Amino acid sequence: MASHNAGKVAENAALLAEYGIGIVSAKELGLPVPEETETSFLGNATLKALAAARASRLVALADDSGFSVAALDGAPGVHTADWAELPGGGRDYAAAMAKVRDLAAPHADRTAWFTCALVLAWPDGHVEGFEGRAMGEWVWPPRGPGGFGYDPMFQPAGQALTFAEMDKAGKHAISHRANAFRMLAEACLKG
Ligand SMILES: O=P(O)(O)OP(=O)(O)OP(=O)(O)OC[C@H]1O[C@@H](n2cnc3c(O)ncnc32)[C@H](O)[C@@H]1O
Ligand SMILES: [Mg+2]
Repeated sequence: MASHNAGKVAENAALLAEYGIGIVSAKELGLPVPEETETSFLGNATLKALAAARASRLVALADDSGFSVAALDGAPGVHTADWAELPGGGRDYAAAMAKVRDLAAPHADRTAWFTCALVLAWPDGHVEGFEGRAMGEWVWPPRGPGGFGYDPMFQPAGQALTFAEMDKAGKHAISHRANAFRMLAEACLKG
């Protein structure tokens, strides 16, 4: 699993476990964190998956994801992690969510969504990529102790709870990650 984000690794591990597939994370293997230089989720996921597959000689799954606000033209988007980055290293998601709220609050449109690009890469350079979304609204104040990242400020369409208020199964039933994973499973894991 070509990711250094514990929340993502746990969610993808749970999705893969349904197919009897175990994972070892890039962090556990001591792989470097590649620079995410592409302008799309699929581009960055491809770069991360290929780097891990080539370094580990194993099939690697990368997950590039992010939060988008319609009134901010899709920002923070591929820069979602950067908005949480602290100057001295580490991340502050409470501050990142407050920044999104401050910029978005003047706009009446509360539409927001998560995107997840999943890319499988083989050591020989073959790649397969899939993208999923979860549509909804941003809410303030943030609510819920679960999930990770920006989950407390996202309420999926038609739901009363934020992602952070749902249990794991509730988020998996409708998440951007599970939607992308369903396509990946259909194409690469079944049969
Ligand atoms: O690149 P890797 O090592 O996988 O880990 P990362 O945390 O840097 O991941 P990204 O570059 O893809 O940035 C994604 C950002 O979006 C956030 N994010 C992704 N999926 C999310 C989810 O399901 N719920 C809440 N926040 C999420 C995540 O916390 C990051 O801040
Ligand atoms: Mg990253």
